[in-house]
Amino acid sequence: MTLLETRRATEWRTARVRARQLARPTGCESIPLADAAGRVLGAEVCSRTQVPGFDTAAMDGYAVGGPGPWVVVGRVLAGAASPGALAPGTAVEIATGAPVPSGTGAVVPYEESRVDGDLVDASPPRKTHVRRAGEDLRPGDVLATAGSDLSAPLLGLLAQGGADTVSVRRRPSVRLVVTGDEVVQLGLPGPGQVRDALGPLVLALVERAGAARPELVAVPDDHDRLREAIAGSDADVVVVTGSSSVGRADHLHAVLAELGASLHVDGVACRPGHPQVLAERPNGRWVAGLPGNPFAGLVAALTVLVPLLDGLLSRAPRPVFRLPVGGPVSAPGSVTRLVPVRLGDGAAVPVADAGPARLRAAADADGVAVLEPDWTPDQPAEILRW
Ligand SMILES: Nc1nc2c(c(=O)[nH]1)N[C@H]1C(S)=C(S)[C@@H](COP(=O)(O)OP(=O)(O)OC[C@H]3O[C@@H](n4cnc5c(N)ncnc54)[C@H](O)[C@@H]3O)O[C@H]1N2
Ligand code: MOO
Repeated sequence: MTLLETRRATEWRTARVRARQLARPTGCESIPLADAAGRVLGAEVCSRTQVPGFDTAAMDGYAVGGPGPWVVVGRVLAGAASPGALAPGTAVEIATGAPVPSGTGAVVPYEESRVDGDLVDASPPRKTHVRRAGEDLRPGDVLATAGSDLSAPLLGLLAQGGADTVSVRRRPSVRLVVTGDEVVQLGLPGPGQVRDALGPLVLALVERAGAARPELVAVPDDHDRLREAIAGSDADVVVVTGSSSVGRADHLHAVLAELGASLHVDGVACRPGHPQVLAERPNGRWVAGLPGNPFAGLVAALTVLVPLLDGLLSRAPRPVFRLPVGGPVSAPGSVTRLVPVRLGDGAAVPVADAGPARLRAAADADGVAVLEPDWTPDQPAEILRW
């Protein structure tokens, strides 16, 4: 462990909790339900109606009144406003989703019906095949609580409950500042250069975490340019890649000090990704500093940046997911190790040859296994998926 780490490293789990807890949630906005996929609910949503809205057929066939056989007296299709009433010994042909006439004892599916002219008969029905008004939802039922992710099924449920718009958290705005004289944005790097891998990686990660599409600003290893890139942004979060360590060209700490930022996390006791920073500017906006080594940057983003965005979005805690780690991993040592893993059948299998500067293993993996200092191979490990 370097001098830098021993001086101020925060435990990995503490850093995540701190990032999430310190964030003050963004405001809420009302948007059409159709635009709300992937957003985070800002307020509880209750059903405005009962579902089903009326007693309805669950099968195509005959709605029958009293014991059979029944005389077929009509037909009711889905969308019919007033299905009428059935006298005992009568039936109507009915479609799934159509309202059943009052007096309906059951719906007999076509497959179970014997039809002879205008008479229909069947064995006594084992099920009514009628869905009763309000059996799924009642007006006022809580459909989702604030902080829920608007998943595909939840959006469908909210529509069933009559929602046209939903209150969601404003997407946090992010500026992504990619530092490095050697870092190029397009094409093949020349001598001494390297292609920017963190730009696309962080863009994907933060958008997936619910932020607005970040603005990417590339700056050289220059103190004033970095300062301007941070100070000149009013984004909720400025993410800086590179410049987080102690090299001559690493200006982030000096710039943050000049800007009067408070360092809530300055180095994390994890491998890779320890030289990471979470700072709060005097105006309440955030700076997340990620190491330039790409896999280390990814781990740091999972450590401070994603929890910070979760906090800004006031997202409900993500479910903790643990799996046994199948395969050779060495003991974690004194810091938390983040190991790329593929998720198999009930186990997480480490992907070989992960290094802080390499993305191959992470790209072949589904996420990382979190091996905390007290982890032993007989315990399941927490998994963070990309
Ligand atoms: N004396 C010490 N040196 C270093 C320490 C330390 O504790 N003491 N920590 C090492 C660790 S661990 C890491 S990680 C790096 C972090 O360095 P920085 O965040 O300051 O990043 P840079 O120095 O700018 O770059 C490191 C490395 O990554 C490449 N890089 C940078 N940006 C990108 C990008 N956008 N896409 C792809 N690759 C990128 C860069 O070319 C360097 O190779 O510090 C160690 N040193
Ligand atoms: O954070 Mo550095 O991880 O060891 O490359």
